[in-house]
Amino acid sequence: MSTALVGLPFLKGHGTENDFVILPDPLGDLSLSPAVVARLCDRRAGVGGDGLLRVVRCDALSEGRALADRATWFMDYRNADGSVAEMCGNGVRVFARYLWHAGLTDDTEIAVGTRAGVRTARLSADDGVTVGMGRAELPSGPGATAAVTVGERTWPALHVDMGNPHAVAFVEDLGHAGALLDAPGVAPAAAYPHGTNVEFVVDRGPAHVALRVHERGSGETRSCGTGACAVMVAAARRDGHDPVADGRAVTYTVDVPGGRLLITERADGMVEMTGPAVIVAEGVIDRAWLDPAELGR
Ligand SMILES: N[C@@H](CCC[C@H](N)C(=O)O)C(=O)O
Repeated sequence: MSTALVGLPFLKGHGTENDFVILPDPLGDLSLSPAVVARLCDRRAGVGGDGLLRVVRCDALSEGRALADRATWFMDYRNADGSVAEMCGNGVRVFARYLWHAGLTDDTEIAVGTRAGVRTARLSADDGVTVGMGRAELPSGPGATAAVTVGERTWPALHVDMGNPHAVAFVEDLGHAGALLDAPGVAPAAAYPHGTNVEFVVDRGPAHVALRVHERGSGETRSCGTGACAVMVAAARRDGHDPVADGRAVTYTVDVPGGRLLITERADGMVEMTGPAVIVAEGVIDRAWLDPAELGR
């Protein structure tokens, strides 16, 4: 039976419980409005997810074309509210796992195009995936630090860019961030003209931290891969490590509510993240609920 008759194929996957709706769209036929993405990510009335990964060929998308000589596939990432983001670290691991699962590659080292550039994922025999996340940028000057507020409490935060923006605040107790139902206040707003993800961090031991995160466009989630990398770099600098200056890599364990990530900043400044990526289910979206014609198909 043709796809047009039965509806829209999708999969569901997660990485440390950061979960995604995966929409295969190799030729870039789908036109995804923010409202449709939000419907798909809705946990009660839709499939449910912290975000959506559209799987599209780099050469089929204007945003991907410049990367097509280095990557075949582009991760078109959307937050649960339908907004577009530059990068998603857990998403890249799940995306690479999907390409393998679907037989779209037989290579265990997979280049993935993203809005933040090409990221390379290495699959291991278990569900682990290691991703080269690029270099962390720590802006200097007025945008370097911010203040993050939840309720009555305010903490200083470090601005770390991992292709997408992060405000990293070290706190005494992760519970102090409260229920995190709303986005934390971040000041000055000019430090983050496009909004930001906010991480709250505590120490667990030497080179071992734990975080909670409020994601731009998705709310509190069980994990954020780019956020964990931003936290690792902020913690390393706080602890006096600068791998490029020291000529020595440093590795941290970063616990998230949904599991554990291992993050290394290498002597060349590149950040590598290792964690699980799991394909959970696959199915077809009923055309009575969402007609592929609503997506231009
Ligand atoms: N969960 C992601 C980050 C997704 C994008 C983020 N919400 C943003 O708007 O920048 C990750 O694992 O990195």
